[in-house]
Amino acid sequence: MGLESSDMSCFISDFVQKYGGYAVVDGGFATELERHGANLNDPLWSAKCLISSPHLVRRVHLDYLDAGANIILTASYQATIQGFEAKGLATEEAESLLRRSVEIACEAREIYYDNCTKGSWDLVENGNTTRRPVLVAASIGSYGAYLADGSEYSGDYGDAVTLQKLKDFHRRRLQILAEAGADLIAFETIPNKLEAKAYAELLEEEAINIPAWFSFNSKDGINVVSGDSILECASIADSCRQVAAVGINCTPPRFIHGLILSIRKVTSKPIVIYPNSGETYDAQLKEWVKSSGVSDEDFVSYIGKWHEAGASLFGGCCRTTPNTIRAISGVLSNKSSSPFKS
Ligand code: MET
Ligand SMILES: [Zn+2]
Repeated sequence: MGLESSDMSCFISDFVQKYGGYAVVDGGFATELERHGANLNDPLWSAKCLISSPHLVRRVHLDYLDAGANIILTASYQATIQGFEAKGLATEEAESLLRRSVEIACEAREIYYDNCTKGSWDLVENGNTTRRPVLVAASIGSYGAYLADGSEYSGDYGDAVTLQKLKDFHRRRLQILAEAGADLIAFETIPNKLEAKAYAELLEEEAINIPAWFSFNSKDGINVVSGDSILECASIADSCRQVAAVGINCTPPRFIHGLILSIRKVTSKPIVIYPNSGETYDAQLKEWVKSSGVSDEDFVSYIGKWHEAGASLFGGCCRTTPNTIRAISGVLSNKSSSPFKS
C-alpha cells in the first residue's frame, strides 16, 4: 500500500508533529551485532548476519526498541544483490534476503508491541495512554559501502562511475525494498552529490510509493565527505517530492550543529541527525580509532542545541549503542512536556 505524493513529503513531519515534536532513531547496527558476538569482517559487513544469524538481527532491533527507538533501520545497509551474488548466492536468494531484512524488522516490531505493558507506554493522547508507534525504515547504503574500500567516507568513485551506473546499481534493490513492507526508505551515508541525484531520479522513475530520507555524511562540518556542497546535496533532496526528511549520519557530533544550520537554509523538510561516536574509521585496518570519541553523556548534551537548530529526528550511527539511544530518548521525553530548551 502506497501513499499519495503529498502525503509522502509530509509523512515524517506529520509523524513527528503527532508524537511530541521529535522521533528517536536507532543506533549503530553493526556495532551492536558485534557486541552480540558477530564477526563482521566481511565485504557484506552487517548484512552477513542476514545469511548467518537472522536471530541476532532481530535481537538487535529489539535492543533498540527497548532503548526507546521509534524508527528502526533494517540490516540492509550493505546488503546488495551484487554483494550476495559475489558470495555465490543466486539472484532470487539475494532478493529474498533483502525482503527478509524488512520482515525481520517488522517481526521485531510485532514482538515489541506484544511485550509492551501499559506501564511502559509513554505518550498521553486525549487523556488516554498510548505508545509511540514504530516505523521500519529500509536502509540503503551507498555504492561506496558495497565497494567496502572506504569510499563511503571519501565519496570518490572516480570518473568511470556515472549517474547512470549508480542508478543501475541501486535500481533493483530499491524496487525490492520499497515493496517489502517498510514504512520508508533510508538512504544513508550519502557521500556525494552524484549519488543523491541518482537516488532522486530513481525514486521518480520507479514511482516509488513510500517516502524516503536522504542522509549525508561529512568529515569537516562544512561539506559532505566528497567535498560537494551540503547546500547542493540537501537541495537535491528538497526538490524530490518523495523525500520526507533530510539529514546527516555517521559524522562526528562536533560537526552536526553547523550542518543543521546549512541544511535549514535550503529546506523546510524535517532534519534527521544520527551521528557516530566521533571516533574515526581506519579503512585500511578496518577498525575504529578510539581517540576522538565522545561519551554517551557528551553525545546527549548536544541534543538540545540540535533541536533548537531545527532537527527533529535523533539517533546514533557507528559505535553508538542502545545506551546512547536510551539516553537520547530520556532527554527528549523529559523535554517534550515543556518548551524545548537546551
Ligand atoms: C556506515 S553507516 C552504517 C549505518 C547503518 N544503519 C548501521 O548502523 O550499521
Ligand atoms: Zn555509521
